[in-house]
Amino acid sequence: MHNQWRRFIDGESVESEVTPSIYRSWQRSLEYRVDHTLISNQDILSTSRLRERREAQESLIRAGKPVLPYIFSLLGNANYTVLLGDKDGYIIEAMGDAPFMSKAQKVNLSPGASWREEIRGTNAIGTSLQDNNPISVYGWEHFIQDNHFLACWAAPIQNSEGSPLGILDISGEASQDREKILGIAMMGASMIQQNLRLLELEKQLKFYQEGAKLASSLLQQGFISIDHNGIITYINALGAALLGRKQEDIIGGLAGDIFSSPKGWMLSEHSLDLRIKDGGGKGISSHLKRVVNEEGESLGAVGTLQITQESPSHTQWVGHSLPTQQILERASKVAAAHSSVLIHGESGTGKEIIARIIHQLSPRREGPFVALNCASLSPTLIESELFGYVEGAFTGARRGGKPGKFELADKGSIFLDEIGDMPLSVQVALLRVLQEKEVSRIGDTKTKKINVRVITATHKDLNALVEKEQFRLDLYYRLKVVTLELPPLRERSEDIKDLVPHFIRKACQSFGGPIFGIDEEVYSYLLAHTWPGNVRELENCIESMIALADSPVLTVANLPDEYKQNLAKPEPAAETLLNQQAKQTILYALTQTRGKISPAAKMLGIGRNTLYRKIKELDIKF
Ligand SMILES: Nc1ncnc2c1ncn2[C@@H]1O[C@H](COP(=O)(O)OP(=O)(O)OP(=O)(O)O)[C@@H](O)[C@H]1O
Repeated sequence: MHNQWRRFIDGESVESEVTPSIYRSWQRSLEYRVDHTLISNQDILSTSRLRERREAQESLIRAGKPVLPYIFSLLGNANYTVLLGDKDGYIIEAMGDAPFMSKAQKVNLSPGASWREEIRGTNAIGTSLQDNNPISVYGWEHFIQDNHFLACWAAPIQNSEGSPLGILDISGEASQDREKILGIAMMGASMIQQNLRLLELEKQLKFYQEGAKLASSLLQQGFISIDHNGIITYINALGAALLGRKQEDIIGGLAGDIFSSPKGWMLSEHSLDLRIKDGGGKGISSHLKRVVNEEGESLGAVGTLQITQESPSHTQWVGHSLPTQQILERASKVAAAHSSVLIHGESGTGKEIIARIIHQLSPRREGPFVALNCASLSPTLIESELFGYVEGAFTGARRGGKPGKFELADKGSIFLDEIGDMPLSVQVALLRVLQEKEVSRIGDTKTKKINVRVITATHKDLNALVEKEQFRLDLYYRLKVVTLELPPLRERSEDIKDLVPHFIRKACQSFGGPIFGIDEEVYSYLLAHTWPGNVRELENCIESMIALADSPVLTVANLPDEYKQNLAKPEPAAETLLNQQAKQTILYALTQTRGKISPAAKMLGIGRNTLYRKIKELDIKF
């Protein structure tokens, strides 16, 4: 049996009787001065050095470890050990039949030992790595005599250039299926190679994904990416804020739920502008570019989200609440008639906007809309503003005279704000104009016919003023032919959710900077406030937050102090038994999936977003 090996050791020529690769290896073993009578204890790593080597080969272990049991099962789970070695021939993983493994350990065929040819002479691991080829080494083909009880098969694990990265070895007792087992070793090595490539791709993908996230977080614009199935794979914080939703609620959702043309992002154009569905962020548009592979196949789309560049108009009434709907309905009815309108509401509730809307909706929309605030003006000034004057009417009168607001508003509407502050003397003159439908400038004897609709507004109780004789009853009746009551903002706080993004846009556009987003949490504070200054106060609050903010997303930290006091943070709910159980179940799923959300959600039979929400709600740390 040992003839050829014995004869080689004795110095005879046996070249023609031995496989060439084995013969070459025997010769190398002689050159390395390997002692064929001795099991070497050289190059065996201590536990800590083995740990270091394993850490350095983390990818190889991740790729190889799952393959070992599979290979072992193909061998019928008997009398074999399956070994994973690194490119230096060190065994870093082993699994197999326990009795055989303990026999193998006696010759150091176990983790920590290097099986390089230089130390152990001809053997499957060392020789396969040396030749960079699969090989089987049977019994006396091993250079060291004590290894002659072994039959080994090994195949190198190579990188894409074909250089060895490691080795897969099967060792056992001699088998009839010499070729078949070598085939299994080769298959194992190729499975590990594929796993390594997948890990590499995963790393690259992670790099691109994380890189894109990082890049998009540096953008002063919303950023969104959508895969070829129409699933939103990412949206940056600003993008989510523009849509008024949370990042985690959007990611994983359907693009069709956000864009107004559900399949628009799939069209063949290279880039396209899409509008966002109403309710998902009003006045926001998206500019998307298709991402294609080398074959021109669509992989998805990436793009930006931004505020549609149209300046907020003075007659845009923002809000969706029921009271708002009722106001607008009434305003449109009122608009059709010619009657005078009296708008009543606390300061800052939007009385002027409603007046403008009434004008816009009326048949006079082509005519002028002229406004005058009566509160801050002296009686003489109000009079000259309202009725105008001729040259020389009083000291300081302009040369050529000046037309009054009534004249200017001819064929249109005049809006008299704070009518409750109008001095009694002017009230008389106003009443005359309303009755006679003509004005004469101060200092003039001529009159001029005018056709003007009068819209007035006040935050005061005119009835009470009439009783106190500070307001003329006859004028009051003339003005309040139709009345419109604007409820304070606290009675329609639902509008806040619409007004805030509107004011953000308005302020950002007037500052000429990027459009800001807002953290959802801010709303809980805004909704808890009673807004004595109504919409104007809200507008000022947002404007000051933007002016002082140093990042483009407004957070609670940016809120002026007076708005922070209203909301006492809710006490954390006592942990119920039910919550504890839910927490444990979720934690279990997360440990099973090594913290991966999607598979954990699948395991629990719930959606990704629900799982995210639960993790947050139950404060699960993993
Ligand atoms: N529904 C609304 N949508 C958009 N902006 C609004 C709305 N309501 C009020 N505003 C804004 O709030 C501010 C105050 O509104 P407005 O001047 O119309 O209130 P007002 O009731 O006339 O106030 P005051 O009684 O103090 O004159 C304005 O800048 C206006 O643009």
